[in-house]
Amino acid sequence: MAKFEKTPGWLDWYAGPAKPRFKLPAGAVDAHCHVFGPGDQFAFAPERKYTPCDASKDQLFALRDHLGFSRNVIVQATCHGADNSAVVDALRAANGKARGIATVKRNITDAELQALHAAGIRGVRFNFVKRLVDFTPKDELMEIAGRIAKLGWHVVIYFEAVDLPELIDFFTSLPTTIVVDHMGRPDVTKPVDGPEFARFVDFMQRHNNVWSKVSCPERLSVSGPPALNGEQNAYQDVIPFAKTLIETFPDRVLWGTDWPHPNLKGHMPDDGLLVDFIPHIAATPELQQKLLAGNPMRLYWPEEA
Ligand SMILES: O=C(O)c1cc(C(=O)O)oc(=O)c1
Repeated sequence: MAKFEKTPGWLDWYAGPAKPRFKLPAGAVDAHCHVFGPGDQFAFAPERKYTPCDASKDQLFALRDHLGFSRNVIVQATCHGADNSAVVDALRAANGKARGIATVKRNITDAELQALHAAGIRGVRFNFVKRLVDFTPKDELMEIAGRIAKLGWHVVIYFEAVDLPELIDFFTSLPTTIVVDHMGRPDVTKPVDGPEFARFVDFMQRHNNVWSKVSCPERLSVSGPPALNGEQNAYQDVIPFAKTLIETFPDRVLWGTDWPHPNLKGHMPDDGLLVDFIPHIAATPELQQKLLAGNPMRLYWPEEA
C-alpha cells in the first residue's frame, strides 16, 4: 500500500505523557479520540484535507490505560473520509471497551449500517468545518439522519461558532440526539457572556436533545499556557466557557482527549496534563462523575448505565 507523506509542519502526538495528578472517577470514558491508519493498513482517503502521522489502536489503548480511562469513543477522523475500516478495526479489538462514530454517505446500505452497529458504531458525524471537508448537501445529511435514527444512533456535529446562525435551523430539525464537538468552537477572546457564546448556550437551553463535548482547550486557547512541562494551570481562557456548559447542562456534557490531536499548529499537548485540566472546568466530584462516566455511559453504553 502507498506510503503517505505527512502534511508539512504536522505535529505528531506527544510521546511519554505525564501520569495525571487528577484521579479520574471509576469507569471514566475518553469520549472523543481518533485513530489514524496506520496508513499502510488503512489508507487515508483521496479526498482528505491533511495527511497525519500514524496513530494506531494499540497506541490509543495504551494511552487509555496510562491516563486511567476505562473506555473510548473513537470518532472517524476526516482524513479517512467515509471509509470507517480503521475505526471498526479498533472497535473490534477493544473487547467492548470502545464505541464509535462513523462518517457515511447516502449510498450506504442497510446491511452495512447493521454491520457498523454490530461493531459498536453508535452515531454519525456531520462536519461543517470548511478546512476539513467538502460540502455535503443538507438533504443528503437529513436522509442519513432519518436512517440512523432508527438504529438509536445520534448525530455528532462539528462547526465553527460563526456558522451557527446559518446552520441552526438544520440542526434543530435533526431527529436524534445531537452532540456538538468542542463546544461549537467558541472564539475565547470574546466574553463568555457575550452574544456569540450566548447563542450557543441558548441553543442548548432551548433544545434538550443537544449535548456538547467540553473538549479541545488546546485547540481553542489563545492565552495558554500550553499543557506542557508540568503546567497545572493550562489554557486559562477556555475555562469559563467549559465551566459554564458543565454547570448549566451537567447531564449533557462529555469530555475527550481529542488524541492524536489533528491539525494543531502551535504545540502538541501532554495528554496527562490535559486530564489535569478537568478539575478546573468540573469543580466537584458530582460534576466530574457525570462528565466523565455517567453521561458517556448513558449515551454510548445505555444497556449498562
Ligand atoms: O479541528 C480539527 O482539525 C479537527 C479535525 C478532526 C478530523 O479531521 O476528524 O477532528 C477533530 O475533532 C478536530
